[in-house]
Amino acid sequence: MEISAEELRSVLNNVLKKHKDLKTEGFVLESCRSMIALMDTDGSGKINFEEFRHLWDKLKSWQKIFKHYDTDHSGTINSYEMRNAVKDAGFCLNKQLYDIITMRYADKNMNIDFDSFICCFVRLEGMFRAFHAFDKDGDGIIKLNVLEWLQLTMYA
Ligand SMILES: O=C(O)/C(S)=C/c1c[nH]c2cc(Br)ccc12
Ligand SMILES: [Ca+2]
Repeated sequence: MEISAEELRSVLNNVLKKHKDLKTEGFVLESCRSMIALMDTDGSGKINFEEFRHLWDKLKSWQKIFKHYDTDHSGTINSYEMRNAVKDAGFCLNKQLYDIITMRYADKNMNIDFDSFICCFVRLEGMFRAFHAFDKDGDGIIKLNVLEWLQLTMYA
């Protein structure tokens, strides 16, 4: 039994309906396609139960972080809180990357909603995981040709 992006969207948005404190209209299909790409370890374009369970655990952990920082229950967190949320999730970034995240995921008021928050974390998780998969000797350096680079970054 494998789950498509459309089916994942339906499952997760039903879960979100039970979490009134996560003020969100739910995930858009594109966000679910990114989640599938992150967890689709066998390249099937869908996620099996094992892959779904891994995604579920990530979402459970990440939504706790979001709720922790959305102290006014507005359904968004600001770019400063996002930096701390990213650190709490274990992602070690630098100032340039924090600025990139704000530019890419925040609205005009520099606030980040839950869907964007999850999309950002899915992307970070996917990129770190892909890098470490290529970094066989763990020296923090990988060598890719352009097609390998595109394979790494296009399915995300
Ligand atoms: O608060 C909880 O106990 C759980 S089980 C939360 C969640 C567990 N998986 C989730 C996925 C999304 Br999307 C939102 C919330 C959760
Ligand atoms: Ca799969």
